[in-house]
Amino acid sequence: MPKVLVSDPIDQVGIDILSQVAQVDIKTGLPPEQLVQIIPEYDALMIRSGTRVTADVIDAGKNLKIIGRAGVGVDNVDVTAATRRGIVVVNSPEGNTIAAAEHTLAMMMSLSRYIPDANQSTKSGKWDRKSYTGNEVYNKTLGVVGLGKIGAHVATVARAMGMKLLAYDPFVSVERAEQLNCRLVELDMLFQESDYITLHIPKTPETANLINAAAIARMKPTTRIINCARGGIIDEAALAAALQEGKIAGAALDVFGSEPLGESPLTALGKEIVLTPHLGASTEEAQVNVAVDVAEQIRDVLLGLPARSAVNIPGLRPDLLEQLKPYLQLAETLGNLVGQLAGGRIESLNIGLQGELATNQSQPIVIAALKGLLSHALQERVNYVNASIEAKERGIRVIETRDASVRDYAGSLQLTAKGSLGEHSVTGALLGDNEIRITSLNDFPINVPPNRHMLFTLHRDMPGIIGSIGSLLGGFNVNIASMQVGRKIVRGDAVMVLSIDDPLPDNILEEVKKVSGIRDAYTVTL
Ligand SMILES: NC(=O)c1ccc[n+]([C@@H]2O[C@H](COP(=O)([O-])OP(=O)(O)OC[C@H]3O[C@@H](n4cnc5c(N)ncnc54)[C@H](O)[C@@H]3O)[C@@H](O)[C@H]2O)c1
Ligand SMILES: O=C(O)[C@H](O)COP(=O)(O)O
Repeated sequence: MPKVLVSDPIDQVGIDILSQVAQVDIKTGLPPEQLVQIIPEYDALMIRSGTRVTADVIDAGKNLKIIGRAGVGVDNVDVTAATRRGIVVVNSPEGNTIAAAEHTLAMMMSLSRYIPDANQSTKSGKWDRKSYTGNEVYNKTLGVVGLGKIGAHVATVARAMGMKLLAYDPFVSVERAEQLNCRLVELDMLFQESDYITLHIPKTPETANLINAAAIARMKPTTRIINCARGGIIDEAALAAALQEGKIAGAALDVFGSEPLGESPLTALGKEIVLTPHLGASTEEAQVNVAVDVAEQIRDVLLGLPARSAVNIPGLRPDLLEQLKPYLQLAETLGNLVGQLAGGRIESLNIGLQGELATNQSQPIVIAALKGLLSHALQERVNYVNASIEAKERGIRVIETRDASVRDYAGSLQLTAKGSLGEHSVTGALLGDNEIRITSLNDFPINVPPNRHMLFTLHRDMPGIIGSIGSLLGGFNVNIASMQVGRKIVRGDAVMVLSIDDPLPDNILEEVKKVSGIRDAYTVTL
């Protein structure tokens, strides 16, 4: 039974799903060195933001197949290292959207009405009404930085509260912004005009310290900033100084450059700052959503099925994935076949997408073909996650061509590989029941299903050659399951495809090549 390590607090519903297919060990709060020590025994790791999955952890995780992040941000995972090792990284892109958006709105209101400090004061026995006169958000301008899933929900609710909306997001269309009643503006204008600024962007090299002393200097003294996105987007020292000097009116932060927060100039400030310990996703509802979402993906991957929200393989809608699955199998089989025909040291792979395949998203097909191409050399070390990197590192040139007019089958795929044994080409298609057929070899028409062991010959079309090969193999006790010949013209060049029950030893292959009329012969194991 596979083993899953759960190293952050995850809702029980997720543990129950994992337990259907795996032994689940829950060990939270592990020091990094202990995680490195125990990770080799696990097939999967399930985390939230508390566990740092460094390159050291990934290198030590010899059996790791999947890292599941029960939440959105994967900035605590070295995704590049995982990809290189062929480990799929999945998350739950939408499971905690509402929770994070509602926390943002709660932070905005808390800040405006000084609720945390007023609560503290009242609990201490005081009745201080004078110190906590706040502001209304009605008719104020909210600047939304990042109009993705959370930013959009914040904007929708803020609009219902009567706020005017500005947004900055270079990847969002004007139409989408208008749909959300937001005016798309440049960052500088958003800083200058907003009464409230809320951040909903990932932390990237471009967004690190986006809110720094220079940015704050452009804001109004009445501006309040809310960050429920990621620590490090705000320069915390500059923010603390600005609040102390009254350059802006307030800030509410749920996330920090370093977590747990520990010593910080922010904690010494008064009612103008509201701090929470990364609680954006901490609702019962969100925790059930993300636990189910990610546990199901870990379960599926451990069962050999694809994950629906992998961050390091091209995303595909589940319905599209279902539709493409037989073609992925076709691409992998043809890749494996043409890779062996072309020999080692593949220089290039030409992927010809024909018929309905020419109009589909091609990236998964390309990856499947590369996985097949490299599988003979790399065996189980190559998978959908690392096939592209492995091909790139081997200098394999990938060329994609499309021809929707080829209509012999609904969709067909032609792979042409150039390697140490020359250039070879195979075409394949799916029959009605999704059965794979190899429909041409080096442009010679054939119609054979793939078989575990196969022998291909290139020969001259002449009487007696089929009999010679048959008796030669019979003499060596090689059992032929099926045989087919393909030719373009009578007595010209031809190909022969034999499905055989056992692998053909090299010495017999050499005998095949010596048969009169045979130009070349190849064996493959699929
Ligand atoms: N506090 C929490 O507990 C909590 C919970 C969930 C998500 N988050 C964080 O909230 C953030 C937003 O999450 P989401 O689900 O809305 O993500 P999302 O991917 O749906 O939206 C992010 C948006 O940011 C935009 N963006 C990217 N780079 C930008 C840049 N340089 N300038 C402006 N816009 C940029 C993108 O175009 C996108 O629209 C993430 O950082 C996520 O990790 C925090
Ligand atoms: O990216 C996220 O999903 C949030 O930051 C939530 O993090 P958490 O799962 O550690 O609460």
